[in-house]
Amino acid sequence: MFEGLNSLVDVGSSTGTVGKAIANAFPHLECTVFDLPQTVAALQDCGNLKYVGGNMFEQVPAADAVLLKWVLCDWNDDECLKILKQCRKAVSGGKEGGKVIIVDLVLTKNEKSDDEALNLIETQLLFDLVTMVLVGGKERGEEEWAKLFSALGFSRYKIAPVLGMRYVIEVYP
Ligand SMILES: C[S@@+](CC[C@H](N)C(=O)[O-])C[C@H]1O[C@@H](n2cnc3c(N)ncnc32)[C@H](O)[C@@H]1O
Repeated sequence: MFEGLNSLVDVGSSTGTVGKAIANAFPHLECTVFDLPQTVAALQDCGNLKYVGGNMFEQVPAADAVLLKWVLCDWNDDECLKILKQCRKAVSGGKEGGKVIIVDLVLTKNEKSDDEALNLIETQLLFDLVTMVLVGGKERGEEEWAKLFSALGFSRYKIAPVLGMRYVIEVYP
């Protein structure tokens, strides 16, 4: 997933636990932890890791790739379009064309009816409800993700399950 990349911005990274792990694992990668100014103000740059404060609705620092982990589920579709628009801009500068990497839940289609499948769907729907009530966001199925990407003119996406309900979606400008 990080092959061929020279730089990555972890948007909405909080204090950068994931950004730090990626920077350590890939020393050639220039990693930026990007969050609200008050979240990163006291944090010190270190080696290939730097902290940048800002508003993802207004601008995201340019890089080969942008990571959005557990961020978009907190926002409604209009807000996600604004965030993804800035992310698309941020990765569109390079020659090779970058990508946006989303780690989030993808609602499973109700195709099987065994206990395991039903438990998974029930858990996902519970997450959806909690997200809606607590932060006004939502969980999305593949069609809903695809609609957001095509509304912004992204050319294609790849989607893969990684761990339980977590998926990685790689989206290309
Ligand atoms: C649910 S947390 C995700 C944290 C991290 N990505 C993770 O996987 O643990 C969402 C993060 O988005 C940040 N955030 C909220 N609004 C933002 C904005 N307008 N610009 C940049 N970051 C923002 C919050 O400060 C918070 O750290």
